[in-house]
Amino acid sequence: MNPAAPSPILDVTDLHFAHPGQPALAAGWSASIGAGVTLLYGDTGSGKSTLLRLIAGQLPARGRLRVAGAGNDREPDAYRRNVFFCDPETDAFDKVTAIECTASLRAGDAHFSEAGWRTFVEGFSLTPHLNKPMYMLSTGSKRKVWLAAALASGRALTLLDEPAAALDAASIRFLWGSLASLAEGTDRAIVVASATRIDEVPLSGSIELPLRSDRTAHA
Ligand SMILES: Nc1ncnc2c1ncn2[C@@H]1O[C@H](COP(=O)(O)OP(=O)(O)OP(=O)(O)O)[C@@H](O)[C@H]1O
Repeated sequence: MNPAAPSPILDVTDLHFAHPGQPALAAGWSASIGAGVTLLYGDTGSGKSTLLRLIAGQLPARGRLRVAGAGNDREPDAYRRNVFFCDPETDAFDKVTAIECTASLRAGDAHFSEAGWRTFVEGFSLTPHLNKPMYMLSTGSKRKVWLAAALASGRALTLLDEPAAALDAASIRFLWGSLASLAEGTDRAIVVASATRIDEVPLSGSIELPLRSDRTAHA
């Protein structure tokens, strides 16, 4: 064992999952994901969102997941506290303001960066929208609300599902610039699901769908 090698932030062991009546998305998939930005890449419908939901603990799966030492089976609360995920399809926040949505997303996030969040809010031009209910915001602005919380998160693992979708060009540039800065950090793993390659952000590794069943290290 190399004593200098950092331990992975996300460790997946022997994951099995299939939607009812569909071929298996994971059939004994194992992987280690370290700090920085990892691309989860696959065609439309290949299973990117499903895999993120599995890792977020929102779908029942067979297998073992660990984030920053907390296992989903033995310490589910600690595991969830270590993971940031906001499903872009959710309507759970429609009736609350952007500020209240952010408060929910950062609940239990002991190392959330208030100063960082303010920078992301400005960068995404969100300030005029902060006190509006989420249902009044455009799809892009809603995404920017959870993206600002995701980027400012202090959780060990951040999962982003097609983060550039529905964003204006200036916000996409800001997003890639922010992720490029975060990619240099050593204490956070950020997994970005995308159906297109991302050239703007230095990647620590990539996961390609369909998944292979041998163990792969992704950073
Ligand atoms: N709740 C569900 N029940 C049954 N099948 C589902 C469910 N959610 C997704 N699927 C199916 O699983 C497959 C993978 O879908 P998923 O949304 O994970 O892919 P994706 O790569 O994220 O696609 P996209 O790029 O279009 O978002 C698709 O065939 C989809 O129809």
